[in-house]
Amino acid sequence: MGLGDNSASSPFVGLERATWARLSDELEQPLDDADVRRLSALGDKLDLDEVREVYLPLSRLLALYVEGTDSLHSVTTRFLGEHRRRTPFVIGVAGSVAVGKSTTARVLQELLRRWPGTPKVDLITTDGFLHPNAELTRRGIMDRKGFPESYDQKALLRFITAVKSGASHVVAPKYSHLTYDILPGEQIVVDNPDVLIVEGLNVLAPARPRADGTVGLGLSDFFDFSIYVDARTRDIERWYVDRFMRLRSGAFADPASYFHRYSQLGDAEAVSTALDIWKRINEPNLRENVRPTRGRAGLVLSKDADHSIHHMLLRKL
Ligand SMILES: Nc1ncnc2c1ncn2[C@@H]1O[C@H](COP(=O)(O)OP(=O)(O)O)[C@@H](O)[C@H]1O
Ligand SMILES: CC(C)(COP(=O)(O)O)[C@@H](O)C(=O)NCCC(=O)O
Repeated sequence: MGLGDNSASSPFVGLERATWARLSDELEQPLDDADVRRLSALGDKLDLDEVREVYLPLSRLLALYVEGTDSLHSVTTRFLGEHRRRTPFVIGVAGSVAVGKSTTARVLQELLRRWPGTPKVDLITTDGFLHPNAELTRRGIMDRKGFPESYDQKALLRFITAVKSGASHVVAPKYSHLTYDILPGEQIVVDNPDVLIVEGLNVLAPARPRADGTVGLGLSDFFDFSIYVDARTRDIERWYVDRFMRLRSGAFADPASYFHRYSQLGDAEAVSTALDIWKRINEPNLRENVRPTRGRAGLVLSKDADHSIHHMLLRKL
């Protein structure tokens, strides 16, 4: 599906990277090489140019959107005659497994923290709301991890409702890529930040219809802004396989890793194992559930084969 580009009939404004970069070329680069190394996830390409040309303008736009929301909040409280803090500005970051969402989310968190209006920026990933492996096994959907039915949607909705009600000390469960399961008893606390980034495959999915056909609220109904990280499927597949190969000699080598058995595989077997997981689980999920939500985003960031972002689509307001 094309989303259109700069035509009167498209709901998006399309910008090439160079044009986008000029939108804040007077701003100073706030990060250094060490920050970039710390923020980029395994296999993702991130460099100082990418931060300056792509993420810095984006952080400015988001800081302006937060200011706009502050103004709306002020007029609303004045209208209601009450004094209440603004609820956290929630940004959803969606996209395929292995597309690099976590790098995008972490860079934005770091940059937004440096804007005066948003010093406190929290980040959560939706994997914490996956059903534990025991429950996925009981339901016979262990090979559907990441599909909408693998999440505890009610808990996710309760979480975001509490955050957007202005509640303090809202807790989210934690997932471990090492054990490939929910970490029992561990949680992340979200305590009224200025901004909350919610990163996950399916964060833009609309609510699923109930048995009686009615449709309630979905996670994305609570977003103030959302970003879809996009790339060609064949590039993401390659990134997935490359990452699997690196994990084989890294994280998988830990005997506690769920994938420890894969650390013993030879190169050819490791590639075919990664491709099998990709083809059976992640690629169908991308095709059936994740990419169809792309047009719901406020901003689509499109990546080239080398992971660099080359094009942006910003929703018209
Ligand atoms: N099996 C694994 N073991 C350790 N880390 C992993 C594993 N799978 C993914 N990761 C890490 O988890 C993070 C999220 O990965 P993923 O859900 O594929 O999203 P994305 O690549 O879009 O950030 C990445 O930092 C990735 O490197
Ligand atoms: C944990 C994930 C579902 C991602 O969850 P998210 O935080 O995007 O909700 C994904 O990284 C994953 O493990 N998928 C299962 C198939 C695989 O092992 O690649």
